Amino acid sequence: MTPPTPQRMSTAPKFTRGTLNTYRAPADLTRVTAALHKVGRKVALVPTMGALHAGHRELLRRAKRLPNTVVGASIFVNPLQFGEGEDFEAYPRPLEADLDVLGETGAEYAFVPSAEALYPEGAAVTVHPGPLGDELEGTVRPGHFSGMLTVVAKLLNIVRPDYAFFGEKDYQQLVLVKRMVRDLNLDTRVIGVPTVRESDGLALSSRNVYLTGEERQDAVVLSAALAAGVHAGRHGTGEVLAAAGRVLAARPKVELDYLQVRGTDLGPAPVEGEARLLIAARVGRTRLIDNVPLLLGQAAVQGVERSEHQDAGA
Ligand SMILES: Nc1ncnc2c1ncn2[C@@H]1O[C@H](COP(=O)(O)OP(=O)(O)OP(=O)(O)O)[C@@H](O)[C@H]1O
Ligand SMILES: CC(C)(CO)[C@@H](O)C(=O)[O-]
Ligand code: BAL
Repeated sequence: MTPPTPQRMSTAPKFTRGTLNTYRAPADLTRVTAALHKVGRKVALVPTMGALHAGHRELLRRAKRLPNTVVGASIFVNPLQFGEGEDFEAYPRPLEADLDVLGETGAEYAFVPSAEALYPEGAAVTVHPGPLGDELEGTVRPGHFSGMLTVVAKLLNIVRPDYAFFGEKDYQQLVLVKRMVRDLNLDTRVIGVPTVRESDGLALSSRNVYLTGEERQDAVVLSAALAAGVHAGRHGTGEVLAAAGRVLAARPKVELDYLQVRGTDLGPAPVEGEARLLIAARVGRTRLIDNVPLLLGQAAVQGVERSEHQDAGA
Protein backbone atom coordinates (compact mmCIF):
# COMPACT_ATOMS: atom_id res chain seq x y z
CA MET A 1 0.00 0.00 0.00
CA THR A 2 1.30 3.45 -0.88
CA PRO A 3 1.53 5.52 2.29
CA PRO A 4 -0.65 8.62 2.16
CA THR A 5 1.04 11.98 1.90
CA PRO A 6 -0.51 14.97 3.64
CA GLN A 7 -2.03 16.37 0.46
CA ARG A 8 -4.07 13.20 -0.02
CA MET A 9 -5.52 13.42 3.50
CA SER A 10 -9.18 14.27 3.99
CA THR A 11 -8.41 17.48 5.92
CA ALA A 12 -8.13 20.08 3.19
CA PRO A 13 -4.90 22.08 3.24
CA LYS A 14 -5.17 25.85 2.71
CA PHE A 15 -2.86 25.92 -0.31
CA THR A 16 -0.05 23.95 -1.91
CA ARG A 17 3.60 24.79 -2.87
CA GLY A 18 5.32 21.82 -4.40
CA THR A 19 4.73 19.07 -1.86
CA LEU A 20 3.96 21.58 0.90
CA ASN A 21 0.61 21.72 2.65
CA THR A 22 -0.19 24.43 5.14
CA TYR A 23 -2.25 23.79 8.24
CA ARG A 24 -3.59 26.45 10.55
CA ALA A 25 -5.81 24.39 12.85
CA PRO A 26 -3.91 22.20 15.36
CA ALA A 27 -6.52 19.41 15.13
CA ASP A 28 -6.09 19.13 11.34
CA LEU A 29 -2.36 18.53 11.61
CA THR A 30 -2.78 16.11 14.52
CA ARG A 31 -5.14 14.05 12.35
CA VAL A 32 -2.67 14.03 9.46
CA THR A 33 0.37 12.95 11.50
CA ALA A 34 -1.68 10.28 13.31
CA ALA A 35 -2.70 8.87 9.92
CA LEU A 36 0.92 8.94 8.74
CA HIS A 37 2.02 7.04 11.85
CA LYS A 38 -0.74 4.47 11.26
CA VAL A 39 0.75 3.59 7.88
CA GLY A 40 4.28 3.37 9.30
CA ARG A 41 5.65 6.75 8.27
CA LYS A 42 7.84 8.80 10.64
CA VAL A 43 7.34 12.53 11.19
CA ALA A 44 9.99 15.23 11.73
CA LEU A 45 9.31 18.77 12.95
CA VAL A 46 11.48 21.88 12.67
CA PRO A 47 9.99 24.49 15.03
CA THR A 48 10.68 28.07 13.90
CA MET A 49 9.52 31.64 14.30
CA GLY A 50 9.79 32.18 10.53
CA ALA A 51 11.99 34.68 8.63
CA LEU A 52 13.72 31.57 7.36
CA HIS A 53 17.41 31.65 6.44
CA ALA A 54 20.18 29.17 5.64
CA GLY A 55 20.29 28.06 9.31
CA HIS A 56 16.69 26.90 9.10
CA ARG A 57 17.36 25.34 5.70
CA GLU A 58 20.14 23.28 7.27
CA LEU A 59 17.75 21.98 9.94
CA LEU A 60 15.31 20.99 7.21
CA ARG A 61 18.08 19.45 5.10
CA ARG A 62 19.17 17.27 8.03
CA ALA A 63 15.59 16.22 8.65
CA LYS A 64 15.15 15.31 4.98
CA ARG A 65 18.04 12.83 5.29
CA LEU A 66 15.92 10.61 7.57
CA PRO A 67 14.43 7.60 5.80
CA ASN A 68 10.65 7.15 5.53
CA THR A 69 10.04 10.51 7.21
CA VAL A 70 7.61 13.31 6.42
CA VAL A 71 9.36 16.60 7.22
CA GLY A 72 7.67 19.86 8.13
CA ALA A 73 8.11 23.09 10.05
CA SER A 74 6.05 25.26 12.33
CA ILE A 75 6.10 29.04 11.94
CA PHE A 76 4.85 30.86 15.01
CA VAL A 77 6.13 33.98 16.74
CA ASN A 78 5.28 32.91 20.25
CA PRO A 79 4.14 35.86 22.38
CA LEU A 80 4.74 33.88 25.58
CA GLN A 81 8.54 33.89 25.17
CA PHE A 82 8.88 37.65 24.60
CA GLY A 83 9.25 40.02 27.55
CA GLU A 84 8.12 43.61 27.82
CA GLY A 85 10.20 45.93 25.62
CA GLU A 86 11.42 43.03 23.43
CA ASP A 87 10.85 42.82 19.68
CA PHE A 88 7.63 40.77 19.49
CA GLU A 89 5.87 43.36 17.30
CA ALA A 90 8.94 44.14 15.15
CA TYR A 91 9.94 40.50 14.60
CA PRO A 92 10.00 39.88 10.78
CA ARG A 93 7.04 37.87 9.46
CA PRO A 94 7.61 37.26 5.71
CA LEU A 95 5.11 34.38 5.56
CA GLU A 96 4.84 33.99 1.78
CA ALA A 97 8.63 33.91 1.32
CA ASP A 98 8.91 31.44 4.21
CA LEU A 99 6.40 29.07 2.62
CA ASP A 100 8.40 29.29 -0.62
CA VAL A 101 11.55 28.28 1.30
CA LEU A 102 9.73 25.34 2.88
CA GLY A 103 8.41 24.26 -0.53
CA GLU A 104 11.92 24.48 -2.02
CA THR A 105 13.50 22.40 0.73
CA GLY A 106 10.99 19.60 0.14
CA ALA A 107 9.09 20.12 3.39
CA GLU A 108 5.67 18.48 3.20
CA TYR A 109 3.81 20.39 5.87
CA ALA A 110 3.85 23.85 7.38
CA PHE A 111 2.06 24.50 10.64
CA VAL A 112 1.13 28.17 10.85
CA PRO A 113 -1.24 28.58 13.78
CA SER A 114 -2.66 31.84 15.07
CA ALA A 115 -2.10 32.85 18.70
CA GLU A 116 -5.84 32.30 19.27
CA ALA A 117 -5.58 28.74 17.95
CA LEU A 118 -2.63 27.91 20.20
CA TYR A 119 -3.78 29.77 23.29
CA PRO A 120 -7.60 29.83 23.04
CA GLU A 121 -7.92 30.29 26.82
CA GLY A 122 -4.61 32.06 27.40
CA ALA A 123 -1.75 30.20 29.04
CA ALA A 124 -2.58 29.56 32.69
CA VAL A 125 -0.64 26.28 32.88
CA THR A 126 2.94 26.55 31.64
CA VAL A 127 6.19 24.58 31.69
CA HIS A 128 8.73 25.49 34.39
CA PRO A 129 12.30 25.24 33.04
CA GLY A 130 13.98 24.66 36.42
CA PRO A 131 17.07 26.56 37.64
CA LEU A 132 18.80 26.70 34.24
CA GLY A 133 15.91 28.84 32.99
CA ASP A 134 17.10 31.69 35.24
CA GLU A 135 20.73 31.58 34.09
CA LEU A 136 22.53 32.97 31.00
CA GLU A 137 19.69 34.10 28.68
CA GLY A 138 17.30 33.82 31.63
CA THR A 139 19.08 36.60 33.53
CA VAL A 140 18.32 39.04 30.71
CA ARG A 141 15.04 37.51 29.52
CA PRO A 142 13.12 36.43 32.64
CA GLY A 143 10.25 34.07 31.74
CA HIS A 144 11.61 33.49 28.23
CA PHE A 145 12.35 29.80 28.68
CA SER A 146 9.03 29.05 30.36
CA GLY A 147 7.29 30.60 27.33
CA MET A 148 9.56 28.77 24.90
CA LEU A 149 9.17 25.35 26.57
CA THR A 150 5.41 25.82 26.84
CA VAL A 151 5.02 26.38 23.12
CA VAL A 152 7.48 23.60 22.24
CA ALA A 153 5.54 21.17 24.49
CA LYS A 154 2.34 22.20 22.72
CA LEU A 155 3.91 21.80 19.27
CA LEU A 156 5.23 18.34 20.17
CA ASN A 157 1.81 17.31 21.48
CA ILE A 158 0.03 18.64 18.40
CA VAL A 159 2.41 17.19 15.78
CA ARG A 160 3.64 14.13 17.76
CA PRO A 161 6.89 14.12 15.75
CA ASP A 162 9.32 11.22 16.01
CA TYR A 163 12.14 13.75 15.55
CA ALA A 164 12.41 17.47 16.34
CA PHE A 165 15.34 19.55 15.07
CA PHE A 166 16.81 22.53 16.94
CA GLY A 167 19.85 24.69 16.18
CA GLU A 168 22.90 24.85 18.46
CA LYS A 169 22.85 28.63 17.87
CA ASP A 170 20.23 28.72 20.65
CA TYR A 171 22.23 26.30 22.77
CA GLN A 172 20.46 26.91 26.09
CA GLN A 173 17.14 26.38 24.32
CA LEU A 174 18.41 23.07 22.90
CA VAL A 175 19.63 21.87 26.31
CA LEU A 176 16.33 22.83 27.98
CA VAL A 177 14.19 21.21 25.28
CA LYS A 178 16.19 17.98 25.62
CA ARG A 179 15.75 18.13 29.39
CA MET A 180 11.99 18.75 29.10
CA VAL A 181 11.58 15.81 26.73
CA ARG A 182 13.43 13.57 29.22
CA ASP A 183 11.79 14.88 32.37
CA LEU A 184 8.24 14.84 30.95
CA ASN A 185 8.68 11.53 29.05
CA LEU A 186 7.76 13.08 25.70
CA ASP A 187 8.03 10.63 22.82
CA THR A 188 10.25 12.67 20.47
CA ARG A 189 13.96 12.47 19.69
CA VAL A 190 15.51 15.94 19.85
CA ILE A 191 18.34 16.46 17.35
CA GLY A 192 20.76 19.42 17.63
CA VAL A 193 22.29 20.93 14.48
CA PRO A 194 25.58 22.92 14.44
CA THR A 195 25.35 26.67 13.82
CA VAL A 196 25.38 27.91 10.23
CA ARG A 197 27.53 31.05 9.83
CA GLU A 198 28.21 33.83 7.35
CA SER A 199 31.65 33.62 5.70
CA ASP A 200 33.07 36.08 8.28
CA GLY A 201 31.82 33.96 11.18
CA LEU A 202 28.62 35.77 12.18
CA ALA A 203 25.97 33.25 13.20
CA LEU A 204 22.92 33.46 10.93
CA SER A 205 19.94 34.81 12.83
CA SER A 206 16.59 36.27 11.82
CA ARG A 207 17.53 39.27 13.95
CA ASN A 208 20.58 40.10 11.78
CA VAL A 209 18.21 42.05 9.49
CA TYR A 210 17.95 44.69 12.24
CA LEU A 211 21.70 45.53 11.94
CA THR A 212 22.84 48.68 10.10
CA GLY A 213 25.94 48.41 7.87
CA GLU A 214 28.28 49.56 10.63
CA GLU A 215 26.61 47.34 13.24
CA ARG A 216 26.94 44.36 10.92
CA GLN A 217 30.72 44.94 10.93
CA ASP A 218 30.76 45.25 14.72
CA ALA A 219 28.65 42.09 15.10
CA VAL A 220 31.44 39.89 13.79
CA VAL A 221 33.22 40.45 17.10
CA LEU A 222 30.96 37.89 18.81
CA SER A 223 32.19 34.94 16.75
CA ALA A 224 35.74 36.36 16.66
CA ALA A 225 35.80 36.48 20.48
CA LEU A 226 34.54 32.89 20.66
CA ALA A 227 37.23 31.76 18.21
CA ALA A 228 39.94 33.43 20.32
CA GLY A 229 38.52 31.71 23.41
CA VAL A 230 38.60 28.29 21.75
CA HIS A 231 42.22 28.89 20.75
CA ALA A 232 43.13 29.49 24.40
CA GLY A 233 41.35 26.35 25.62
CA ARG A 234 44.53 24.49 26.59
CA HIS A 235 45.30 27.20 29.19
CA GLY A 236 41.97 26.77 31.01
CA THR A 237 38.81 28.79 31.61
CA GLY A 238 40.50 31.96 32.91
CA GLU A 239 42.63 32.34 29.79
CA VAL A 240 39.68 31.48 27.51
CA LEU A 241 37.68 34.37 28.97
CA ALA A 242 40.67 36.73 28.91
CA ALA A 243 41.46 35.95 25.25
CA ALA A 244 37.81 36.45 24.21
CA GLY A 245 37.65 39.64 26.30
CA ARG A 246 40.67 41.12 24.51
CA VAL A 247 38.91 40.68 21.15
CA LEU A 248 35.70 42.24 22.49
CA ALA A 249 37.63 45.24 23.80
CA ALA A 250 38.47 46.21 20.19
CA ARG A 251 34.74 46.94 19.56
CA PRO A 252 33.72 49.06 22.57
CA LYS A 253 30.30 49.83 21.05
CA VAL A 254 29.29 46.19 21.47
CA GLU A 255 27.78 45.83 24.95
CA LEU A 256 28.36 42.46 26.54
CA ASP A 257 25.52 40.76 28.46
CA TYR A 258 27.53 37.67 29.32
CA LEU A 259 30.54 35.61 28.28
CA GLN A 260 30.74 32.26 30.06
CA VAL A 261 32.37 28.87 29.89
CA ARG A 262 30.04 26.05 30.90
CA GLY A 263 29.87 22.27 30.70
CA THR A 264 28.19 20.82 27.61
CA ASP A 265 24.98 20.42 29.66
CA LEU A 266 25.42 24.06 30.81
CA GLY A 267 26.40 22.98 34.31
CA PRO A 268 29.70 24.29 35.74
CA ALA A 269 32.69 24.18 33.37
CA PRO A 270 35.00 21.19 33.79
CA VAL A 271 38.71 21.80 34.39
CA GLU A 272 39.53 19.47 31.53
CA GLY A 273 37.62 18.16 28.49
CA GLU A 274 34.56 19.20 26.48
CA ALA A 275 32.88 22.51 27.33
CA ARG A 276 30.83 25.31 25.76
CA LEU A 277 31.70 28.99 25.42
CA LEU A 278 28.64 31.24 25.25
CA ILE A 279 28.20 34.93 24.53
CA ALA A 280 25.35 37.44 24.36
CA ALA A 281 25.79 41.09 23.45
CA ARG A 282 23.92 44.12 22.22
CA VAL A 283 25.01 45.66 18.94
CA GLY A 284 23.12 48.94 18.76
CA ARG A 285 19.54 47.96 19.61
CA THR A 286 19.95 44.37 18.43
CA ARG A 287 20.64 41.60 20.90
CA LEU A 288 22.68 38.71 19.48
CA ILE A 289 23.75 35.38 20.95
CA ASP A 290 26.35 32.84 19.89
CA ASN A 291 28.27 29.87 21.31
CA VAL A 292 30.84 27.27 20.32
CA PRO A 293 32.12 23.93 21.60
CA LEU A 294 35.61 24.02 23.09
CA LEU A 295 38.13 21.71 24.67
CA LEU A 296 39.79 22.67 27.94
CA GLY A 297 43.22 21.74 29.32
CA GLN A 298 45.12 18.71 28.07
CA ALA A 299 42.10 17.63 25.99
CA ALA A 300 42.62 20.77 23.86
CA VAL A 301 46.25 19.85 23.20
CA GLN A 302 45.26 16.33 22.22
CA GLY A 303 42.42 17.75 20.08
CA VAL A 304 44.86 19.93 18.12
CA GLU A 305 47.29 17.04 17.72
CA ARG A 306 44.48 14.81 16.49
CA SER A 307 43.28 17.36 13.89
CA GLU A 308 46.86 18.04 12.71
CA HIS A 309 47.28 14.30 12.30
CA GLN A 310 44.04 14.21 10.24
CA ASP A 311 45.11 17.24 8.16
CA ALA A 312 48.34 15.38 7.36
CA GLY A 313 46.13 12.76 5.72
CA ALA A 314 46.57 10.04 8.36
N1 LIG B 1 22.54 30.00 12.27
C1 LIG B 1 21.81 28.96 12.63
N2 LIG B 1 22.30 27.70 12.49
C2 LIG B 1 21.58 26.62 12.86
N3 LIG B 1 20.34 26.70 13.40
C3 LIG B 1 19.81 27.92 13.57
C4 LIG B 1 20.51 29.11 13.20
N4 LIG B 1 19.73 30.18 13.48
C5 LIG B 1 18.60 29.68 14.01
N5 LIG B 1 18.65 28.33 14.08
C6 LIG B 1 17.63 27.44 14.64
O1 LIG B 1 16.42 27.55 13.96
C7 LIG B 1 15.35 27.28 14.85
C8 LIG B 1 14.35 28.38 14.75
O2 LIG B 1 14.95 29.58 15.21
P1 LIG B 1 14.34 31.01 15.00
O3 LIG B 1 13.18 30.90 14.06
O4 LIG B 1 14.17 31.69 16.28
O5 LIG B 1 15.48 31.71 14.13
P2 LIG B 1 16.65 32.59 14.62
O6 LIG B 1 17.43 32.96 13.44
O7 LIG B 1 17.29 31.91 15.77
O8 LIG B 1 15.94 33.87 15.08
P3 LIG B 1 16.27 34.79 16.30
O9 LIG B 1 16.80 35.99 15.69
O10 LIG B 1 14.92 34.86 16.89
O11 LIG B 1 17.23 34.13 17.22
C9 LIG B 1 15.96 27.20 16.25
O12 LIG B 1 16.13 25.85 16.60
C10 LIG B 1 17.30 27.88 16.06
O13 LIG B 1 18.29 27.44 16.96
C1 LIG C 1 11.72 26.87 19.37
C2 LIG C 1 10.91 28.11 19.02
C3 LIG C 1 10.28 27.94 17.64
C4 LIG C 1 9.78 28.22 20.03
O1 LIG C 1 9.00 29.35 19.80
C5 LIG C 1 11.78 29.39 19.08
O2 LIG C 1 12.26 29.60 20.36
C6 LIG C 1 12.87 29.40 18.06
O3 LIG C 1 12.55 29.67 16.91
O4 LIG C 1 14.05 29.14 18.38
N1 BAL D 1 15.71 31.86 18.48
C1 BAL D 1 15.26 31.90 19.86
C2 BAL D 1 13.92 32.48 20.04
C3 BAL D 1 13.92 33.81 20.67
O1 BAL D 1 14.92 34.55 20.63
O2 BAL D 1 12.89 34.18 21.25
